[in-house]
Amino acid sequence: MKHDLSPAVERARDAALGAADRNGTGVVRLTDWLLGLLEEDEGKPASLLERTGADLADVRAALGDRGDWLHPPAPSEYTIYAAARERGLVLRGDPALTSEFVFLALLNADAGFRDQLAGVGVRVDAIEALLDAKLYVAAPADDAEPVFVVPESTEHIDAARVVDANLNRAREAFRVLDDYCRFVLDDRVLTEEVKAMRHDLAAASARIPPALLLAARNTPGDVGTDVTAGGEYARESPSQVAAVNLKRAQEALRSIEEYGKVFGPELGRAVEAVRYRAYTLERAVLAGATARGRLAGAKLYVLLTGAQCVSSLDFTIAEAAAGGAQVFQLREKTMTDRELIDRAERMRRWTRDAGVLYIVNDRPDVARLVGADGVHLGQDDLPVAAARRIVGPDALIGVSTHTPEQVRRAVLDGADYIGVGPTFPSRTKEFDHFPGLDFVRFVAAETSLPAFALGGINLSNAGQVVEAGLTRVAVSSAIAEEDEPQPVAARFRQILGG
Ligand SMILES: Cc1ncc(COP(=O)(O)OP(=O)(O)O)c(N)n1
Ligand SMILES: Cc1nc(C(=O)O)sc1CCOP(=O)(O)O
Ligand SMILES: [Mg+2]
Repeated sequence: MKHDLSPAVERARDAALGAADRNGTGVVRLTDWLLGLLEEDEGKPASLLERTGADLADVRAALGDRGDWLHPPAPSEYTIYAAARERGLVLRGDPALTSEFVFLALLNADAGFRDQLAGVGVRVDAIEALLDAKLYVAAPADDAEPVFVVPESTEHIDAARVVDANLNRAREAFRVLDDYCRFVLDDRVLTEEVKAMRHDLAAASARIPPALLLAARNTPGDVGTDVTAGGEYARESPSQVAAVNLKRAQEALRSIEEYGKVFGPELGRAVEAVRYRAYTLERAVLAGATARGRLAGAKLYVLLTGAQCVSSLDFTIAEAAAGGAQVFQLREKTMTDRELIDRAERMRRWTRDAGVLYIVNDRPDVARLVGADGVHLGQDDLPVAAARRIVGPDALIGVSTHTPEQVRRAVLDGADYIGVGPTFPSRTKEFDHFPGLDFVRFVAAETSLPAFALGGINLSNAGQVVEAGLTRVAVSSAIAEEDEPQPVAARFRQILGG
């Protein structure tokens, strides 16, 4: 039967028959065929090997010299061509007898021989994936447009290799961050965010056919995988591990974003969104760590409005601090700016003398002008990022929260602590809605950020807050309206666990 062979296949067959003649056995071996197909550096089989990461010289040497290898006889020409046509039809819809499909048929002809070839870097699955035209038309993911249609392009293989390597880096970094948020911080909001980012990255990268990523993978051949930077094995603390991996994730995402553009604009855009979230996560994780440190022992936080205090403000601060209050907020809602800055400056001195933290309510500008330790923001006040630009990186920023979504937002916005309330009806401020102790329970389970329950908390009900899971409270009337704030503050501290 006459086969319609391409010229390259004809040359390879003649070379194989010639080799069989020369070795005197007359038996054509798989090795003879393969060497015939790999004769030309520019040929398609040679190019397939190189593009899937094999070293052409190594493969040729192994086929020619390896005395310890089995060199099984090749199947009959009829069998080889039938297998090649079948592969061509399945992968390309074309039964033409071309060199790449004959090459594939020979690589698959004997399982033991195939294993030997794997030992010198020949990856038959990857070669098959490269020849599979279907893989180059990515299935539209959800709402995304089809990504790219390209039969064989070295550029896409190169870009896929970079994307694949960086997807692995990003996935590994996210895994480390997941462990940090879950086990070190014990923070569900952050853990969920890391999980969501991993998921969104996977969805974005699904725009590149997985088989193409696999085909492009060449770990042993990747330059630099065995190079270790000096500091690679030195980590001082879990938070440093997290910091390093946040950077690693951001760098990997940036690389995926840039090289992903080779496959169309969609992938780049989707990965860019994940990268921005990685910056937000970094701020939340790292700022949270600093805040947790500064507020570690802070249990009792006192909100003070001059007009509400039965004694003078300076007396109330000194007494409450002596009783164990550790954070004081200036909360004046009706003063002119002149009056406010004057009071804020004096309160800076009193709180410094008492050795306690000092927060200004509502006004980052005033907090900065008087050198306060931080500012407290409500849901209608400036957003965290804007306030941060005013108060600087070291100031504490607190955020009022009344719903689970506000807690999640505050954590991811980089708040340093949250107010959680209102818990009970308050003499200081009127509310029509009380998230109450259920919300306290939710916050206690959900975030590791310092969280102060507030709203109508007094010595009689503070124990319920502790039972619900929070051991920090913020109070106003319970201290401001007392003639003797010191013993009250001390009793609060006892209830809150010292
Ligand atoms: C610690 C703390 N938590 C919550 C608040 C309330 O802030 P906000 O909702 O902005 O209301 P005002 O206090 O500004 O009336 C707070 N001040 N402190
Ligand atoms: C100002 C304020 N904000 C709250 C909130 O839940 O956001 S509760 C509250 C009043 C806190 O004062 P007292 O301890 O006297 O109830
Ligand atoms: Mg406010």
